[in-house]
Amino acid sequence: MASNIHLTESFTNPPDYSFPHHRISRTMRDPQKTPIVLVACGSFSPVTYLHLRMFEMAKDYVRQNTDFEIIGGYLSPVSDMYKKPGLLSARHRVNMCTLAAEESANWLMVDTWEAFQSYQRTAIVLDHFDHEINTVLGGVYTEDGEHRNVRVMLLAGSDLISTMSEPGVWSYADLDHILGRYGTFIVERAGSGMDQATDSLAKWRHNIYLISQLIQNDVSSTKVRLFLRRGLSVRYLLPNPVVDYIEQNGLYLEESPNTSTTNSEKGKDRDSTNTLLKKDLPAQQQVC
Ligand SMILES: Nc1ncnc2c1ncn2[C@@H]1O[C@H](COP(=O)(O)OP(=O)(O)OP(=O)(O)O)[C@@H](O)[C@H]1O
Ligand SMILES: O=C(O)c1ccc[n+]([C@@H]2O[C@H](COP(=O)([O-])O)[C@@H](O)[C@H]2O)c1
Repeated sequence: MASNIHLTESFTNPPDYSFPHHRISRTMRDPQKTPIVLVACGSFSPVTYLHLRMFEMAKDYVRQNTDFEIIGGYLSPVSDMYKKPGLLSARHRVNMCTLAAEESANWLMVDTWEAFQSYQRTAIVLDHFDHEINTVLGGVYTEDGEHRNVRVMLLAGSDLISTMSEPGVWSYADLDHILGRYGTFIVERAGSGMDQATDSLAKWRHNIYLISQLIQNDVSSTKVRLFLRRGLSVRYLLPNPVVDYIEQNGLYLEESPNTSTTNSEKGKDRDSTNTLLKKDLPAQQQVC
């Protein structure tokens, strides 16, 4: 790790917050390995099978190609203050992520720390995880009782990493902190090339792990929202409990009031136009 220093040492928690750690393995299986925790930051509006699949792909990659041992994984939904188009309230996004994590692998958890407060930069979010897992919880242990610090690592799609090369989206200091101190697993995403995503991040290459999609699948939350607005089924694109939750609460039936854009979603969210639906659905299904 580049440095042990956090960007901040004072972490403000939302009201009634407690850090979830019930699914962390506190005892390592292999003492020779480095324990890591995977953190996926994003909107999750709504969470899809592709978000969950990222964790499974990372698990396979880690087992086959690295000396890491995954001791837990987190979905960290972004704050409502992110104000991205299509961003449903944090309460609903957290509930859907919780349903998805519960029915999926037994090592996934949802952290509400960033969701239920003001917008927090990703570098600060990773510091928060490092603080909770290593300072508050005290890290993990080998079977022989030896203590190990856990390395926090960002799990992201190649579209998110591409934004790291776009001027004005991320600060250099934050990139150095995220990629230099922590590191990242990048899952290939259709339409967002891996080389393009990482070319300008070469300085941190040793901490960037690229995971190819062997089965192409380009489900996105944007497409799911468009389907829902047009009364089309999204079953089998999302976990069933999440589909049921969306139906029971009548979510995504109308266009989101969050229409202001942030730098980070440049060219990505096409929710306010019909471009995506026209391009991606057969003509007979275009109900607009
Ligand atoms: N199909 C996918 N393949 C690879 N990574 C993905 C995929 N869908 C989402 N991700 C990654 O998951 C993380 C969270 O994504 P996010 O919540 O923004 O979903 P999204 O589908 O991109 O949302 P939206 O369509 O609203 O922009 C990001 O790192 C994103 O790159
Ligand atoms: O920390 C930053 O400077 C920063 C810049 C751009 C994006 N992010 C994070 O990246 C995630 C982007 O999610 P999304 O839905 O816009 O793909 C979200 O968690 C943001 O907080 C973070």
